[in-house]
Amino acid sequence: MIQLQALHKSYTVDGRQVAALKGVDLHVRPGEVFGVIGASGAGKSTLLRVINLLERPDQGQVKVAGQTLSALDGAGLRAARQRIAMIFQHFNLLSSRTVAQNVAWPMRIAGWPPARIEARVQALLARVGLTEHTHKYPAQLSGGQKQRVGIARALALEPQVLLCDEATSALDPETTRSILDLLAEINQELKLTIVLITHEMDVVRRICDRVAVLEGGRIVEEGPVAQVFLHPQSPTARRFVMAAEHVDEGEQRDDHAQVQGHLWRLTFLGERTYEPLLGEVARHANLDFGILSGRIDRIKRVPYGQLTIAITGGDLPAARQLLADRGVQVEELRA
Ligand SMILES: Nc1ncnc2c1ncn2[C@@H]1O[C@H](COP(=O)(O)OP(=O)(O)OP(=O)(O)O)[C@@H](O)[C@H]1O
Repeated sequence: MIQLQALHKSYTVDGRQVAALKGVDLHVRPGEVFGVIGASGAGKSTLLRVINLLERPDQGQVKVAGQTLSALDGAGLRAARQRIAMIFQHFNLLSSRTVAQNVAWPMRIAGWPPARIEARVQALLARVGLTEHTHKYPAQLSGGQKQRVGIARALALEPQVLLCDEATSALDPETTRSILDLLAEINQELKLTIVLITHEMDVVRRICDRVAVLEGGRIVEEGPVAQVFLHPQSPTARRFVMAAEHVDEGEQRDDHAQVQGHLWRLTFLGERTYEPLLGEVARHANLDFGILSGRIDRIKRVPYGQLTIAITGGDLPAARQLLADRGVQVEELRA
């Protein structure tokens, strides 16, 4: 659905060139939710805005739904942009227009007849749960409600791609969850391809299928969310995961230094997460273990668990074999 090839983009600041993207390649598949995570200044907004050519790349190619946008100008680009909608961190609503008028806006610009606009506005507001707020102004809405207006407006022209620019960063955790759930439902119902940028791994974990980690204008890691979240390879990805898990790497190292034995990290994925396996392993391999840290949660809809355990005594190869037979991944943190 989206193919970015060898993208470079620099800005001129005080006569100096600042490189924001330094050769980015990215493929987003139809119907997937793709996350781009990175720290402030990594180039996320630039990357997102290059997809609909709000920023024109200095070099490289942007293809959306088979069409090379970077080769278009004027009317061609305007037509192509109708298939790529966007929602924003600060919602970007027209404050002097009602909820209904905000949602109607892209359809008015596109020249739709009023009756068709009205029917579509009603359907969209019902879909995002805002029917009773139809005639309010943005200032009378909560942040979550404003973002729902932004989503309804973005869906107006039936786009193929939705770009989300830190769409939940201004919202509290509960509202964030409800907006992410709404985006996930829309992705499923409409088979809409979603690209979202964020600096929070929890956002990625909740709704993305795949993720790219951006640092200094380059993609340093990319893959399915389960892979990047459970086994981050780059220091940057590891930092984001640790921040999401509220783990301090230094404190964790100190804690581990206090305990005896072998340190293993076990990763469970899918329904196996809930199986009472550890007692069985302890009996089977005649070992003792203590749990040092752990978490059971979900990546999108799939349950996962990750436990760090300290093992003393017993038959380690037998324990490893039984865990492997049950589909549990074992990483040895300390032999
Ligand atoms: N319009 C602009 N003019 C000049 N420099 C810019 C402009 N937009 C971005 N930059 C610079 O490009 C680099 C990447 O910025 P970008 O906004 O894409 O990063 P980001 O990852 O989205 O950051 P944040 O999370 O803080 O929004 C930064 O060094 C930034 O200062």
